[in-house]
Amino acid sequence: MTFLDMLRAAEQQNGSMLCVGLDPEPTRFPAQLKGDANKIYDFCARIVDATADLAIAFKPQIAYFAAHRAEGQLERLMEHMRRVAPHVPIILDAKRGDIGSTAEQYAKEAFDRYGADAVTLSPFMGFDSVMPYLKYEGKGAFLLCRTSNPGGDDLQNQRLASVDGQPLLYEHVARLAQGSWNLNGQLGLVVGATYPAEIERVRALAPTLPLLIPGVGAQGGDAVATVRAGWKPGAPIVVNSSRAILYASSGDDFQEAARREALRTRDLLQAARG
Ligand SMILES: O=C(O)c1cc(=O)[nH]c(=O)n1[C@@H]1O[C@H](COP(=O)(O)O)[C@@H](O)[C@H]1O
Repeated sequence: MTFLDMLRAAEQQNGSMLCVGLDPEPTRFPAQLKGDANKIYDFCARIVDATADLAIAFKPQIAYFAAHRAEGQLERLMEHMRRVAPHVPIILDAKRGDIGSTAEQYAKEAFDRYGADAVTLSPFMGFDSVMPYLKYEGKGAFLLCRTSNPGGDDLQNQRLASVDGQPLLYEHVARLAQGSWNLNGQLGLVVGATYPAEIERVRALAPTLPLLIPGVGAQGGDAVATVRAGWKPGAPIVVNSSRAILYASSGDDFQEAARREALRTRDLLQAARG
């Protein structure tokens, strides 16, 4: 089963376009776990258990594990997700981007070591930095295109005078990902929920690609506008929320609160399909 098949199946089974982002920050854990980096696995596993029937995908952000020397806990978490939610694909958010020989190691890390179904990548170093990931049959790769942060403007909104039609840089990335770079149908694009007009533009340029759309919840992106701009039948959108779900409560009821917030967001997204 390819990553895209998994996404479509999870979308159906869980009736969801919500991606639960796993960005564990021990200082924000509830009292019983607070400040303890050895509890990253326990915290995340409980979030996974609470949302396994609500998510189209899980997205662990690798920096939140590596910063605490918790890669071993990430490996255990990957196994846990496979066990309790085998139908939910896992996107390893690593935002890698390097020359081919180094990219081969990053690809091995994402797909062999962690067993992820997809990875996030920066396209800044060009096609040869993306190629090594595409050698893993059936795995997915989301290229950063129009990111959710204000500084995304600095480069992504620059016009490329040397390219036909003088597109903006993010538009060029969308065209490449929909076209010549997408050798085996493995590519998707990252577009921020904070920029619905750009989601619409990317969807027009890349009508069949899955879009990973972070920025609802803590970053204030509009969930309804996001769906209206990006969703169309057959081309999945994966709308990520991390902190708003993880830290919905700082009390002992954090699991129930995370589930409530995930359910609320999932239903809001589904309803916006009209
Ligand atoms: O690639 C990403 O996931 C990503 C791209 C982007 O443009 N903006 C963005 O916020 N992200 C990630 O999505 C998550 C957003 O987290 P919250 O703002 O807490 O929902 C973080 O893990 C970010 O690293």
